[in-house]
Amino acid sequence: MMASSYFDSSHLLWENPQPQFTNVEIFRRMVNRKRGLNLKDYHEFHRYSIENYSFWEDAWQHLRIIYSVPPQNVITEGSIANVPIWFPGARLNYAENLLWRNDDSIACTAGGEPGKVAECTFRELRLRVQKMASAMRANGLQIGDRVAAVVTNSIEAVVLALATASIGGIYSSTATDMGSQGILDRYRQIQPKFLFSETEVMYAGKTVDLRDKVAAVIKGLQQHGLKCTVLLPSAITAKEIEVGGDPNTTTLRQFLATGTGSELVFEQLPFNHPLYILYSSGTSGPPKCIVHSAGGVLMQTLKDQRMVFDMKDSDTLFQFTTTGWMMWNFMVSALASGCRMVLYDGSPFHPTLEAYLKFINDAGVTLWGTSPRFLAEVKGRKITPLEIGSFEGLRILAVTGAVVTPPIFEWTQEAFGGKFHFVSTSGGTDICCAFVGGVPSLPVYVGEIQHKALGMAVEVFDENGENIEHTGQAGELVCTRPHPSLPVMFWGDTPDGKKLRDTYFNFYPGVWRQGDFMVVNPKTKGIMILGRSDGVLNPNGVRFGSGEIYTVMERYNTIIEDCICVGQRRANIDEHERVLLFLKMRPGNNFTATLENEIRSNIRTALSARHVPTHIFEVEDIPVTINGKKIEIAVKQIVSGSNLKPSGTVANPESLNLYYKYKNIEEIAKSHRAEAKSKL
Ligand SMILES: CC(=O)CC(=O)O
Repeated sequence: MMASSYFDSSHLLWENPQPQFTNVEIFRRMVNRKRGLNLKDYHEFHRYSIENYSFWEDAWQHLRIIYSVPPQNVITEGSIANVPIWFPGARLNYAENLLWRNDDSIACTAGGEPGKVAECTFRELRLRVQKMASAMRANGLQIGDRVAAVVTNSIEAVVLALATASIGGIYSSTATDMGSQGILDRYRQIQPKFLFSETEVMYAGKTVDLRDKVAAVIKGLQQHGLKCTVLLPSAITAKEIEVGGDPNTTTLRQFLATGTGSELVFEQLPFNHPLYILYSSGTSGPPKCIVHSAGGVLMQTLKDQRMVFDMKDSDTLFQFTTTGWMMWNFMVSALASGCRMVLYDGSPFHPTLEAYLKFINDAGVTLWGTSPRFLAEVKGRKITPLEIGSFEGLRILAVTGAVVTPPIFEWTQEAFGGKFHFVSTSGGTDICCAFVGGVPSLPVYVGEIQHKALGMAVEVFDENGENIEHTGQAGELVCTRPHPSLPVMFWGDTPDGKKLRDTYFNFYPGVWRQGDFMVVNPKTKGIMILGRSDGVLNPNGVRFGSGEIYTVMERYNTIIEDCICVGQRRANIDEHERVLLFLKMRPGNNFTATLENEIRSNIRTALSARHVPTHIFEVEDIPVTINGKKIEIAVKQIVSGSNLKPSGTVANPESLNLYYKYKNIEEIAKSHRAEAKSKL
């Protein structure tokens, strides 16, 4: 696709009336003073940040990292593919950086489907972490031991993560809706010493009994190093619930009673010491266990929160996430800014979407993180947020996790009152931060992520490894220089880190390939992420992202609930790839030949004749991950003739079965045409 087609007209959405007061501008001026530089704007600041490792020293100072031993240096020699050591010699603790605030302001508000359920001050949070850490130590947790959790997004989950981090353990969590197989696929690999699990939760108004699942997980981990399981009381009634079959299982109350009341000690550890294990989506293979360092997560999440979200200690952050998505780990760092967090567990649609929006408004949220899918749903249901609340305090509305289409930019800005900064970011589990995102001091243009994040040497490569960014053509998102939150390793990898290198550095030797398809506007430097690059559509040699089709489909979102667009190319059958578009209609709406023709015509006009899908079909369901991401790769493989065993990451695994019949596309298309004719 030619450059002009992506960015025909850059349409201004929002501009900061006082950019000079943003954290990012204050940081830029500090660097200018300290280094005797004259970096005039964000563009120059970004260039400095990727050309000089001293930027990270500046960030260390500006972010006020708490440490006991200062680093000798910023980074050891080494290429990006050899996972260099950041800040050698430094000693610090992640939890200490988050728990410095010890007063009676509210640190966490936990809400759920019944509304506000619990609150906890900074002082209380620290006390709870102290008690938990004391019990963990009493039960033998040591530096480097893994603590696994199957937990809701609750204050207890924050306590568990911080208590583990205070000791130097490695924390890993999954959401309670993950199946036992999915949990075991992850936790068997990392061999946790302790398992913490919910026993009963609420979702969509229903009580979910987790006892069988917990029993299966305990059984599956017994041969894999598990020493002790701690059962959390019911998240609904707070009653203790038993799960039989294992003598090493205890209740939270009993576990905490084993603590000695010892002081909260923050083990002083190297910057690269592991903090979290996160997982690749594992939709087409076993999930990879991505180990992130305490220092890397701390610096990168703080940098993004302060520079992108412009976070201050007076802010209230609400990030909609489960404990199984990296946005949960990202969110927790907000405590380091002295910020209040609103933790929500449950369905945003129960009892009603309106009640959920009212909860956000009433909680006084100033920084709200959600998904484009959620906003599309509010729009599709024709809900008017300003009739529910004024959203007056909202300063930032940030979205991530999927392609954000221009209509969503425009609708959101207007629907929530127009004053806030709409931030679209993209990064991933692999780095636990953003590659590209918002810049509060720069204007926002419709459909564009504003810029590359500070310190992130993001470029756009073609298939031959040439940088094609200046051409305005789409290509692979790559990162050419190290940054502090590169994974320190994959758990269980060979000692030379082969699996990690093969995953990120094989395609372009020595360069990180993220697997996203992106394009940069040469005029504004704004960015569009067009979808996953392994899902790139390539009919007749024209490469484009599914996100471009989704943008056109956005205009139908009051009648079409969701859609998925994939390429099909069957081995030994098809010479070229064809594009298939699957639609899930909203209840009460029919997929007719007229609608199909209209969609084709709109795609042709908005994009080009070559973008028009070869076939459009109605399906009953669209496969998504537990984190709500469309699973294009699995559908692409299925319609191209592969058999897939759905992993525990797929929220609706049975939906994948709906796509096998499209291997026989000729027959399906014939009957589809006959059906359409009969409806005319
Ligand atoms: C920051 C992100 O981009 C989150 C994600 O990968 O889902």
